[in-house]
Amino acid sequence: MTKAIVAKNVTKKFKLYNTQSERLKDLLLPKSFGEEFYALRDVSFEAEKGDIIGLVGVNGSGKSTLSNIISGIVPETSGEISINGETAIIDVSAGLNNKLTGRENIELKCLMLGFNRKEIKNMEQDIIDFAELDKFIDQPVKSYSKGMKSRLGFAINVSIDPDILIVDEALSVGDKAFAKKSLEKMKEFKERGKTMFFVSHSIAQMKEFCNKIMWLEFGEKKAYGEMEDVLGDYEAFLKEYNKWSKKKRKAFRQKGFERQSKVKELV
Ligand SMILES: Nc1ncnc2c1ncn2[C@@H]1O[C@H](COP(=O)(O)OP(=O)(O)OP(=O)(O)O)[C@@H](O)[C@H]1O
Repeated sequence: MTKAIVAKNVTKKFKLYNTQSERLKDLLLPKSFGEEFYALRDVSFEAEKGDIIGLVGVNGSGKSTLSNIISGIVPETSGEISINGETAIIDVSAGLNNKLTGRENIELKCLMLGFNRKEIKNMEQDIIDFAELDKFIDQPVKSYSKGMKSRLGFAINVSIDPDILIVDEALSVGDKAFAKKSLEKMKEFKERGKTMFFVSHSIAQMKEFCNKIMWLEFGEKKAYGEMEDVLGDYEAFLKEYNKWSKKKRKAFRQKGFERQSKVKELV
């Protein structure tokens, strides 16, 4: 089996500041200010080429942070991740320049990936048609709705035909017809043996697509394995979690926050 990704102890720390002045002092003074916070901690896993991996976990568990590290948008603080191939992330908020028009964004992204002008011209109309943006393509992206941004992001990223595709919640903001079309495109990627990471709160979509699931909790890998096994456990957890009182859920989040704020090694 060919490894698409090997991740060893991938960790991402952020600093949390109580005030703006604390943030400034941390930037300007030699003494350290603020509190360290682990968005991801010691996450290790291997993905084979052709794996479709669903990332699950309640809000704030680290799914987007891991996606962004795999795609190279943010660097890991420590640990190692080796990626075999080109990655593209489809995220509603990441990767598009708001000041540029849709068309300029297409050109910029393709140029950055090494396509020449002629190749870009050939891809451009397909991207515009897939995104269904018509005349809006020459308007600045800042005037687009969330759904329009997501459609453009999706269309660009699938057109560049990456080896590893990361779809982060992109399907949840578009309309039903676009989500259907996008799912078809993802199926085509799957059939062609591409590796995919899929972040979605839809268990049904996870079941349809993924062969493996990674369950993250408070930035740590709670489980990783065959879809049926891990998703079954996660569904059982969610069923309980959704029954909890507000107070119990708050206590759960607080416990997680304390764990993620611990700088010393966990015992
Ligand atoms: N730039 C940042 N600075 C500080 N903390 C951050 C930053 N980005 C993410 N975090 C924190 O890291 C944790 C993980 O966030 P992340 O967005 O990866 O979670 P998620 O599982 O994708 O959540 P959701 O399901 O809500 O999208 C959260 O507690 C979040 O507040």
